Amino acid sequence: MPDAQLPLLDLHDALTPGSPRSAEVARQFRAAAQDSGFFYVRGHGVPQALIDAQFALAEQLLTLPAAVREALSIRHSPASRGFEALGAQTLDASAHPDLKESFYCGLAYPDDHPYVRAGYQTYGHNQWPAELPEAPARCEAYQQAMLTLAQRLMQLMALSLDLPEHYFDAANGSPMVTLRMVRYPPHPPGADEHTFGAGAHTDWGALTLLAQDHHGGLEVCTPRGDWIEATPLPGTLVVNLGDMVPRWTNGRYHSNPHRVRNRHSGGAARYSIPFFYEPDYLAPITPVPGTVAPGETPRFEPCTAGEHLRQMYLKTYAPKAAVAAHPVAERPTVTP
Ligand SMILES: O=C(O)CCC(=O)C(=O)O
Ligand SMILES: [Fe+2]
Repeated sequence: MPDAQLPLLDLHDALTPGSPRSAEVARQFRAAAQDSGFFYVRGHGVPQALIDAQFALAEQLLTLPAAVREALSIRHSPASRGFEALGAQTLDASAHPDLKESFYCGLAYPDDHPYVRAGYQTYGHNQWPAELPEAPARCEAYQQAMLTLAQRLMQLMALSLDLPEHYFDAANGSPMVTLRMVRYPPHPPGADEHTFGAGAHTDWGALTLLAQDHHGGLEVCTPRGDWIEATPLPGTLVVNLGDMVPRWTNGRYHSNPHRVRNRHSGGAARYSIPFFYEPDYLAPITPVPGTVAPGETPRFEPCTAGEHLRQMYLKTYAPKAAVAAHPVAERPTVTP
């Protein structure tokens, strides 16, 4: 295995409540969360065949004819689902537009689900290309498998904070979930230092579970300010904490910037599949017990998960930070 600089958590014997290695894994979770907020997981329970099939689908989707992708652009979707073109997003406002293309989808909540009826962000409809009839069921299966893992990681996070294992379960009623499939063309030779596949950004939600192909290119900023490569390790996923987690832990756990440059692929495209997990729209995000010392003022206002997202969206309207700084599915569903 190549050298890895980020911690590696083996979830073997820690995948179910009460399982024997849970406390040990929770300790490793805490150490990683208090540092860069990034770590690998292996023994994660998501079958490799499911991940491989999802990469095959990602390639099929993102190499459909341009006219098909344009017809299903996220610009035509109130829920920002569908295709996003090369250069359409600039994750780092001080850099060039991102050299990546994406396809976005989410969980298939029924039309009569109260959140769909209420028009809450992230609970809208998917857009699917007729050319790939298997895509909806495949993506739903992949998301359900990742959701199971995300829920377990939330339980391990609870243990890591010395909370009951099921502390965050209540926040998981109708979770906000976004699946993104990304294709990065090779990094242009001679590109300047402001050129990225994905510019530096933090994720906004709770947990991101990232499957990446074998090319590498994801870089993570440590609390010391240096950038380290999240080298692909076979059989692992990369997990990172989003901005909701510092809010939940009064800053004890970190969500750190990361970026992508497809520089090591020998001219091939790089594919990655981030799965963004966020709790129920109405879940309260308040500092968990033990994270605010007596007499200390909490660093963040209490809010719901939906409000947290709205505040993040508003940032994109702020004059300087018209940053479009986050995954598009986390941007306002109404484009300014
Ligand atoms: O492609 C990757 O490795 C990371 C993608 C990412 O950071 C994102 O979509 O938020
Ligand atoms: Fe990200």
